[in-house]
Amino acid sequence: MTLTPKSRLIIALDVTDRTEALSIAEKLGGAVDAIKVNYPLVLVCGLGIIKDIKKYANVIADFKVADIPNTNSLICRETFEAGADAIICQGFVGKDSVKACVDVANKYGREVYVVTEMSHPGALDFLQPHAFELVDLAFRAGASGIIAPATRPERLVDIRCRAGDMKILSPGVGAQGGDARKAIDAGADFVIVGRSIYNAEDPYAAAVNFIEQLRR
Ligand SMILES: O=C1C[C@H](C(=O)O)N([C@@H]2O[C@H](COP(=O)(O)O)[C@@H](O)[C@H]2O)C(=O)N1
Repeated sequence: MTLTPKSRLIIALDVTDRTEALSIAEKLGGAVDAIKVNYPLVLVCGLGIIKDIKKYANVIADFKVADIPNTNSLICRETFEAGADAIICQGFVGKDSVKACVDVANKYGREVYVVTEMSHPGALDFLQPHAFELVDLAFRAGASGIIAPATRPERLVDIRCRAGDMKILSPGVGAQGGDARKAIDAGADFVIVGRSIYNAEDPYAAAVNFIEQLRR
């Protein structure tokens, strides 16, 4: 599976109720490029939620995998066996650990996205100073793409220059202050949006509004 930009919208489904999650996935799955699940939902529902959401959309497992190579391989194997189309890992643990994720992904025909600079203020402490090295590491490891901040579009421009044609998934839109259109104009291929959609009065209308903003 290769994540291809159509709507350019990825929903971060960080709700902690199975019924709510599946209701949103059923309503929005067909309109978005992927649904990203993270620990809040998976810790409540178990890995089986991935297969349930797969009925409606591509699924990205945002587990920010950050262990030694062997453990990373085991995590990726179980995640892809559970049906995930892609997994997110941290880059700061080094190339061997990222390569372990990519090697398993290649066996399953799935994708790996590597976190470079995160979207929250704390990213300036350790990640931002090393972001370009992390982009290079992701490329050399054969990752499909990277995670880079919609909260700092000026950084997205620089990271895009460094990333070449690797895909960029950009979180931080809405609740964290980032702007969806500005992130795409700065070089992201997709934006990741959670609270501004799943906490909206009408999540479907909120998602459609973002998709309108993202139309080229
Ligand atoms: O730098 C990063 C990495 C990480 C990711 O996407 O990998 N995320 C995730 O993206 C979503 C944003 O949610 P909301 O803020 O729209 O509700 C959440 O699931 C975060 O864990 C970031 O927010 N920033």
